[in-house]
Amino acid sequence: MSKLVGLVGWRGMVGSVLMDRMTQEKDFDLIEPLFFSTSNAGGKAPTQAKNETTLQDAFDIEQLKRCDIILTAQGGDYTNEVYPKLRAAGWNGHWIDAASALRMEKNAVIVLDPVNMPVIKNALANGGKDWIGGNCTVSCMLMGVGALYKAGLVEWMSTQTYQAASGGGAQHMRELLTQYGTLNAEVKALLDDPKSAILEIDRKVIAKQRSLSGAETANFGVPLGGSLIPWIDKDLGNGMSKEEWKGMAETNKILGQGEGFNTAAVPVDGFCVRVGAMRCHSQALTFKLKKDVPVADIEAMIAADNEWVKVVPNTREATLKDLTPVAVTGTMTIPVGRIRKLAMGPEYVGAFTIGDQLLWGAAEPLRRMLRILLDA
Ligand SMILES: NC(=O)C1=CN([C@@H]2O[C@H](COP(=O)(O)OP(=O)(O)OC[C@H]3O[C@@H](n4cnc5c(N)ncnc54)[C@H](OP(=O)(O)O)[C@@H]3O)[C@@H](O)[C@H]2O)C=CC1
Ligand SMILES: N[C@@H](CC(=O)OP(=O)(O)O)C(=O)O
Repeated sequence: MSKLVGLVGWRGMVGSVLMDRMTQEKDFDLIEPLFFSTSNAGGKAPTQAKNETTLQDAFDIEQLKRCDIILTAQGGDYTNEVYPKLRAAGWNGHWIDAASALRMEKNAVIVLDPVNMPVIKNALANGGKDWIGGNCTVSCMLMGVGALYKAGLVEWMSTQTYQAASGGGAQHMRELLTQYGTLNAEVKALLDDPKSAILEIDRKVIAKQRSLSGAETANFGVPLGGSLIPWIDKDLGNGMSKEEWKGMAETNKILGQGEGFNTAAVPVDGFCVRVGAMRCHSQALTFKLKKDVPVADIEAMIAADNEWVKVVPNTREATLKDLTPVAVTGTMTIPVGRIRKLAMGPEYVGAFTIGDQLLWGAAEPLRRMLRILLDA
């Protein structure tokens, strides 16, 4: 008999990408889905529903308890409210979650199976039940350069990120586009006149950016269109943003090393920056390797690691064609390019990688974890 899989958060942005991927991969053929809602219990479930076509109340513990597996992309507040009650009520099913709330819990595994299948298998064998998607930036990075970690080659890594508006949610994407529109409208007449002075355009743009209304910057707090914001997530009070903290904590937890594991953590640090891209997170990486490895060998290792990673030759032409958010958006491909030795010495290697943060950064690892559980 098919497993009863509860789906929560399926109509949100991450949830919609997840539903699309599950439909494409025919996951619904393998399960009996039970759709939940926090706002429309009793409403009509989406077309993927089979026998149970009415939306259930996502806060109803008795309904949730019926599920063998619950897959949620509803967010951390929902997880914090419902998960403890559900476990306290004796539910022993599998919980798959896009939110960060449970990620660093001792019994939770951060799932990214092309990178950490052994960690997942080991947890499954030991009765693991909590499977949490990783931070989008970390997951996309490891899909690209996980090979170097698996080979034990990384002494440390520094990452400088260029994170898309989508990481903040749907409203942030709208806000970015609204700002671009406002700025364009402000100088449209001057732009249409090829003889107009660029410094006049620039003056008007910065004046407009500085005078945007509170409503036009409600989500990011300051203008992002035509600017950037070098702080993502909470202020940890030690000079670090929470997004930057996740880089080291989650990379090592995904790989099964560091605290609670037998192998030492690899230092990962750098700056996380919000830029005006829509839904792809990009990262410039600096590695200190434990030894001098030829670039060709590094490229070969990365290329052979999984079926989605693609090494982009380190040329201007290939970079412009394949190594931009515009090229990557909506695809499962994780390009890694700009791979070269750095001036600091032969063990220092640079690379640049991009991933669609709603696919490999959010929905896909969860979808694949569901398949792993169905196959187990
Ligand atoms: N955005 C991102 O990049 C990432 C997000 N995540 C995690 O996933 C969680 C969900 O994120 P995200 O998908 O961006 O959140 P959304 O705000 O898009 O969706 C969350 C929920 O909001 C409710 N909702 C209210 N109004 C609408 C509407 N007009 N359209 C769609 N849904 C609506 C829905 O619940 P209901 O149907 O019950 O009313 C929906 O499930 C995050 O909180 C985070 O924990 C993880 C990785 C990346
Ligand atoms: N913080 C990420 C998005 C996200 O949801 O991250 P997390 O899953 O770690 O909370 C960003 O803003 O780009």
